[in-house]
Amino acid sequence: MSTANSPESRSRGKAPAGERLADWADGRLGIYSLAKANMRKIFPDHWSFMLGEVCMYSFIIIILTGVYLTLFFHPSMNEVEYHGSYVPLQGQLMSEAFNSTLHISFDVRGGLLIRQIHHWAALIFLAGMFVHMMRVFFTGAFRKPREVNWLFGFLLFVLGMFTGFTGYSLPDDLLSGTGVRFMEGAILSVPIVGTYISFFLFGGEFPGGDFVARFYSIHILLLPGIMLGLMVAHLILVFYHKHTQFAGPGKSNKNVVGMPLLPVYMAKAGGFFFLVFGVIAIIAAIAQINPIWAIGPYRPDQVSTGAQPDWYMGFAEGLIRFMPGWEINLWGHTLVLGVFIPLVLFPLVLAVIAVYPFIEAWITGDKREHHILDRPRNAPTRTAFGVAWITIYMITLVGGGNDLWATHFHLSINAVTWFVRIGFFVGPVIAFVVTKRICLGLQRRDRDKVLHGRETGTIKRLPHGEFIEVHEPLSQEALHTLTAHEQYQPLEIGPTVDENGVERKVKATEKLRAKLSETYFGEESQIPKPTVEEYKEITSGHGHH
Ligand code: HEM
Ligand code: HEM
Repeated sequence: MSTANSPESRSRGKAPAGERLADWADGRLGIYSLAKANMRKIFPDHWSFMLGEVCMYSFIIIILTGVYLTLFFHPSMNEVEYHGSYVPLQGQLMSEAFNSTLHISFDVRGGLLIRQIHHWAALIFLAGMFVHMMRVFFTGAFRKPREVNWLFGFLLFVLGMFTGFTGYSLPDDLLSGTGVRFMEGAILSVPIVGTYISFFLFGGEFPGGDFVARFYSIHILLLPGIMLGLMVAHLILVFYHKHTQFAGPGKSNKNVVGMPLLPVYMAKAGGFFFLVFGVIAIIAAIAQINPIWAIGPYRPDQVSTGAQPDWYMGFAEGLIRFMPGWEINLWGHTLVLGVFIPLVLFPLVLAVIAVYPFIEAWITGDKREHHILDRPRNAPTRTAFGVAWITIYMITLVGGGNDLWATHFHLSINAVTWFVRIGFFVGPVIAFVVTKRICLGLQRRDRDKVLHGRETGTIKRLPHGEFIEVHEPLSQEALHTLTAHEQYQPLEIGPTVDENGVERKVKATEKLRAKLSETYFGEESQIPKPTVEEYKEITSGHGHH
């Protein structure tokens, strides 16, 4: 019997085209085992898990629109005379970069819309990352094994800020030129090497004729290239670690409860991409952004008075605006502390955020993996730190727009600046204390709910005349969810005298760790969750209501 007539090969010959194609690909790429292992991967569901997706989709939209812009944008500072269709600027001298951005806005079909989508998507991308980062922070999703993924994400956030900055500097308009001038000033304030760095970056004296071309390759190639690599690594790690989930019945650190990637999440994700694209496109179609023709081309002898950075850079500008203009003059050199201190603070604030997961792991000393998320209230000190940090961010953002606050609300700019100066120190402390108290209050409420049930609002009168409110016991699911969190005990400094009576020296780090641990998990920082005994005693007792 020839092989061509074997039943096996006959049925193969009849296989549908899709299956044959899949077989072909499997023979070369091994897709069956890959798909088998991954396509049914389970993802838990919670609305906040879509924030990472918003980042991903807006990034894709940025790349798509960015590629379109590169077709028409000329990254050159050569001076040209404007002869496009925007009449008020006819005959004006400007750089080719500015000229081509006007061309994109007025003469390229769909150009203005694409430009606006690119800019709006950038704003939403950074806002998305900010909120996604908050979600990860407040739920403790950065704990082992996700610390490295937190660092990848953090790098994406920082690189995103700089990609945005280089992007809005490209059109070479008066507003962005003022921003670049600001950056040059900051670089110049660095002692010893500042001037050299500035000359290196701008190819000589500011602004020179090179920076747009240089920013261009950084903006469209270098930074997005690194970001794309990081994003892929970030997503691979999300896949590899499996997604975290909130506590609930049947959920543990060892399983994932949810829906499979195919078909449920693929369909959801596909639809969600178009939703994000649609919303950004609508915003870009109706809300004007960066009308460079109204601001005009950059001229080093002019400064735009309405200079405002994009929102994610506002805090850096704020740091400089509210800092007193201190200077030290020594041996003919000037150290501009008014600019240099903010320049040092900027990376410091960011660095603390980057290493936070490692700090917390050191304080708890916990080496286990965590796949169940915390409710923010159950980690009051962490939540309070997070809110304090956002408060600093928001206050410096107000500082970055001190002129706008003054003009819009008819305030004195000095009053706004002083508010920011004081608020920078006092605001986070107040935010920390208030947040911690709110978290503890919520923990008390959870405890009450578990022990006494939910208040129904129904008032009953007992035979002896007493009025009581009827409490409804919680379901087993709710009881589980409210008591599933673990509570750490503060670390103590071990015995300082060994069995032979020899005193050992307690290291400063050990003391610090014990103190921080007390701040995180001491009596003042968490309400003990109800124990089974307490629950049984109350629910079986007489007169329970
Ligand atoms: C380009 C920017 C980013 C993209 C495209 C992105 C994408 C995602 C996606 C799709 C997920 C899974 C769904 C979710 O939990 O939302 C995720 C999870 C995660 N992201 Fe991001 N992210 C970005 C930036 C960041 C930033 C700025 C941080 C923090 C600094 C971060 C830290 C994390 C962590 C720790 C997880 C795992 C969370 C978990 O399993 O619960 N990501 N990211
Ligand atoms: C995270 C990534 C990115 C961010 C945050 C970002 C942000 C921006 C912003 C805010 C502008 C100013 C737009 C305006 O004129 O109002 C801009 C301009 C520009 N971007 Fe991007 N961009 C990113 C990636 C890319 C990529 C990947 C490309 C190309 C492949 C690109 C190409 C351009 C071009 C050509 C311009 C100048 C044209 C113009 O200003 O309209 N961008 N970008």
